[in-house]
Amino acid sequence: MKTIDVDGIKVRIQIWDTAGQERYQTITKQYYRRAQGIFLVYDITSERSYQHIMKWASDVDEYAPDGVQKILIGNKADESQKRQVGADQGLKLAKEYGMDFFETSACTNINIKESFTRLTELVLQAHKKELDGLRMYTTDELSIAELNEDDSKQDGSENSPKACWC
Ligand SMILES: Nc1nc2c(ncn2[C@@H]2O[C@H](COP(=O)(O)OP(=O)(O)OP(=O)(O)O)[C@@H](O)[C@H]2O)c(=O)[nH]1
Repeated sequence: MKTIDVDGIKVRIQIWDTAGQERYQTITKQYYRRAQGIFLVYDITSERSYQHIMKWASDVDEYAPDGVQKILIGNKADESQKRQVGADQGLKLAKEYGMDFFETSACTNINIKESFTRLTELVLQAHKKELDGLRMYTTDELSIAELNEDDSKQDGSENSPKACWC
């Protein structure tokens, strides 16, 4: 659990770091189901890890809920002397998937706060749309209920049952 500040709002987020190894995949996929935001992380010093992103992305498509927010991360930005994956490659892949992209370093804290804040923002935005939609729906329902009530009063008898089928 971690609390972060997004535009002055305190948001409590629960973070799961899933295992990358193949033998844990069955368990890992179970975490996707309840995720609202996902970082797809590769290591900029490993071309192989970059190539693996396609597999992660297709697993996420298959197992994560619709509307899950995703960000592509190229980690170990502090190890640029060992770099095998260019920032342009990361950006290109992120564009293909319609994701934001950050190069980060968990060791030197480069872009860690920024990427968590961005993912939280995206999740909040996605849910705001849902909530707004729900609010509109509820308002429509209420107006219909009010109209029905007014209809029933039109016969002038306040005490008569509101729905009478006989
Ligand atoms: N230089 C550098 N090393 C890092 C960074 N992030 C992680 N490491 C190192 O990379 C190694 C693997 O880190 P993990 O956090 O275990 O990586 P992981 O992807 O969670 O590994 P799995 O759970 O096996 O998938 C460790 O030795 C870390 O210290 C980083 O930003 N920079």
